[in-house]
Amino acid sequence: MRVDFTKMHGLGNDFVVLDARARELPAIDQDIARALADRRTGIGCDQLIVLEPSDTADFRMRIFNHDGGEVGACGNASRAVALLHGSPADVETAGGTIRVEPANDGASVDMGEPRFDWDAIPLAYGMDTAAMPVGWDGLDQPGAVNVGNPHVIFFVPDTDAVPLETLGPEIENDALFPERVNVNVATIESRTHIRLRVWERGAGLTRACGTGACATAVHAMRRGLVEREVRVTLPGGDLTIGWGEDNRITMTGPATESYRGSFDWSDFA
Ligand SMILES: N[C@@H](CCC[C@H](N)C(=O)O)C(=O)O
Repeated sequence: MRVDFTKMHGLGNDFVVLDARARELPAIDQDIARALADRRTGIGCDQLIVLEPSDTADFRMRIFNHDGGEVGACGNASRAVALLHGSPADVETAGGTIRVEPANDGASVDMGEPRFDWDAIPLAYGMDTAAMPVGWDGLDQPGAVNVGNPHVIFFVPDTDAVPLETLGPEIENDALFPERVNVNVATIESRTHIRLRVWERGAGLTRACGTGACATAVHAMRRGLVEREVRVTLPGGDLTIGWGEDNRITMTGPATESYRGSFDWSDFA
């Protein structure tokens, strides 16, 4: 069976998108997702995105990390999918229903409400998620936020000075995080600007992480360090993140389609 795909990007965070809304695809499992995401032997991407029909929203977006694991949210892919869909839509994800609206070569996304309870992150045991009494090799007192997926956030003087290639996997796999975690290191540049690098669960260092930007901005807002709308600069570019009076997070930024192609399902099954 030949399957069409679209290669898309959100600030250099790249996706292979399969559209199974009109034409059903064989079941996607972790092995196929990992094989398609492989940059040497597959198509290559940080996340595989599968669009399917939904009973509760306009369509459903499934998200598989580079390592094949299925997860609840992907901010950059949400904007890419908005661009592909071409009009405003409610999108069901495993992390909740979000609303996407294409805008100016990208999209604006209502990412829903953040969760701060320790068991909603989830953490292995109870603690204050605004200032956690834990640390790893010089990274101390992080915050944790779930924005459809779990994030831990450290404020540091210089994001480039943090060895995320080694500390990222160590923290991602720490027993404190039973579902593993996305690791964010951020510098508050001003009350309206944050600089951010992210070690993504299941994908490693990426050029940008939309949910990381949302989680980091909301944590900084919760701590009173920034205004309720900020610019977040990642290695791949900038996002604007707002946290409204209605408790909902809005993310705005670019997305692009780079090419379309097709592959034989049997090569990966
Ligand atoms: N790149 C994404 C996040 C993808 C999922 C994440 N790695 C997880 O495991 O939760 C984004 O832009 O948000």
